[in-house]
Amino acid sequence: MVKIVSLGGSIVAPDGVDAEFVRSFVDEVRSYLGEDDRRRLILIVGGGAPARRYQEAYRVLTGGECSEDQDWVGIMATRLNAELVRAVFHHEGLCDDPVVTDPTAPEVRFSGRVLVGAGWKPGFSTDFDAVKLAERYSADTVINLSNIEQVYTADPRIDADAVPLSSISWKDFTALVGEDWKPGSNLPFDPVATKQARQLGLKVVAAGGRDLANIGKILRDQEFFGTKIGG
Ligand SMILES: Nc1ncnc2c1ncn2[C@@H]1O[C@H](COP(=O)(O)OP(=O)(O)O)[C@@H](O)[C@H]1O
Ligand SMILES: O=c1ccn([C@@H]2O[C@H](COP(=O)(O)OP(=O)(O)O)[C@@H](O)[C@H]2O)c(=O)[nH]1
Repeated sequence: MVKIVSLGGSIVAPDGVDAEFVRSFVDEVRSYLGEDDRRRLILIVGGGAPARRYQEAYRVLTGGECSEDQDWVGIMATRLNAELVRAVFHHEGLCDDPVVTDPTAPEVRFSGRVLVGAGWKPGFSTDFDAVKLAERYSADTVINLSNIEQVYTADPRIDADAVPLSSISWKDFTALVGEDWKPGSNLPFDPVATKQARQLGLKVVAAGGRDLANIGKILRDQEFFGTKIGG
């Protein structure tokens, strides 16, 4: 009973780190896990504002033509955020393993109730790392928590006419996010992860990361507010 959660950096570190959010999220997870000894969670943590800020600095300093270096800068921000989340779950007695930085590595160990993952290598976001871990642990769904409650027909921060969707097929979602990777993109699910999830026949549940009651419903397979992608 392993569930995979892609925890958007935008909710862990919207500016600096949001310790209050991390506290309430950990409480929600502890209560979910406490109801059944068989429940386990894998949390893949994104880079948030620090990733974008450092990537922006790299672009200012160099002109930013090297996409790979930009990605490496972003990856290190995901690892810092993930290390904090891992350390807090370790303190709770729920996580005994190091942060996973290669979801395909043979030596990945999952001995506790929670496993934390971070950025792996250039070319995609932590959404892709979440898809690889879903594949590895035979999960059929990735729960993608972000700073937006639903997927819209367009980016609602740019297009005032964007309409929220309760579900969308992989075909339509691919048309929405495109197929090309750009470091630091702000998208509900990245294009490379989208392609891989679509090939695997995974479902993605996209929802707001701050509504902990709603997250509790998603984890417990109850009716929730958000968007179902594919499946
Ligand atoms: N079609 C869309 N529907 C919803 N959000 C979108 C869409 N296209 C782009 N976005 C943007 O994606 C953002 C979420 O991605 P991101 O900022 O990377 O969050 P996270 O750090 O949680 O992964 C939203 O705040 C929104 O501005
Ligand atoms: O495996 C990974 C994960 C992350 N990144 C880089 O790190 C940035 C921040 O990660 P992510 O987009 O997952 O963070 P979030 O959107 O959740 O804040 C990405 O835009 C990429 O540039 C990467 O290259 N490979």
